[in-house]
Amino acid sequence: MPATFVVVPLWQGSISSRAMSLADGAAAIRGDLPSAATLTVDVPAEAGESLGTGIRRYSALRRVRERTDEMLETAPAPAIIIGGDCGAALAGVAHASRHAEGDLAVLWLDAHPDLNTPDSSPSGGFGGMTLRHIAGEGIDGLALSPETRVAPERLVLGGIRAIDAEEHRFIEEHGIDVLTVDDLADPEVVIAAIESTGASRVFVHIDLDVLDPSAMGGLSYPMPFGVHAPVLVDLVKAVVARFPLAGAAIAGFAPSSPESADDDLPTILRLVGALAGGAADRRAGTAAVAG
Ligand SMILES: NC(=[NH2+])NCCC[C@H](N)C(=O)O
Repeated sequence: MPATFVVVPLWQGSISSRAMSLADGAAAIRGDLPSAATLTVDVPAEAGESLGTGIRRYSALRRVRERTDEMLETAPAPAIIIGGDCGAALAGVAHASRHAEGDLAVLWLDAHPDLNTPDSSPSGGFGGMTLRHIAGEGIDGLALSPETRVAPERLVLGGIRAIDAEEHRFIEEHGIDVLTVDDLADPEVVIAAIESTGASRVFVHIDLDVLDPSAMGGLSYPMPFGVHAPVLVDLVKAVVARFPLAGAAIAGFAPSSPESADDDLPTILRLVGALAGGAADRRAGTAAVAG
């Protein structure tokens, strides 16, 4: 049985001038997914209001969260979320956590930790606060509930290259493992970090800006010295061979034009295949082999 894909063309969590190209990116990926296994969340066209939360476009983000929750309610695990901005991962982690009954680690592969609070955020963009809300801190309607939140000690960050002051403080306070781009080349290092959380299942989040900008043109926050695409594909294969995949998200695809989307899609589809292949192998009852 193939994985279920849930396309969330969310852009309201990004404050980039290219935010709306995140919706185009989601649509471009969707065009290559098996339609019978793919659901799409209806994202409102309007930007939305912060309503005093400190999160720009909060009202739209909350509506999309609710719609994604509804769509996931009857979906089997694992669901693979296709963003959109990183905020699209939120409902996916809640769904995975519910199915895993809390026995869940989150591997956050991203150039940014996304651990800001509404107070500490330099931008007000929810994308940069997503993981903090997954840990259960933040604004009502977005922060995960006590039943589904993932404790900071169960977060493993990888490929991070731009950390804000409050994010640094939170990482230090909780002793969160932050793996470098070089670490990601050795799947055993990553697997050991996930094992040390004590959880037996994993949610894999990939913000495409974890990749080196030479590997991907359609990024709204290109950040030098990232991971190379074949290394990331091999890592994902190894991780899903070791841990049952509870869910996943791919976020941050912001192509500047349909033509440039075509250049990046093969890489994105290899990552989708690495995630979905692990899910399918598990369901068939065979242990997937990394490689
Ligand atoms: N998922 C993202 N787009 N992260 C970018 C975050 C940038 C910056 N740290 C912020 O909070 O605004």
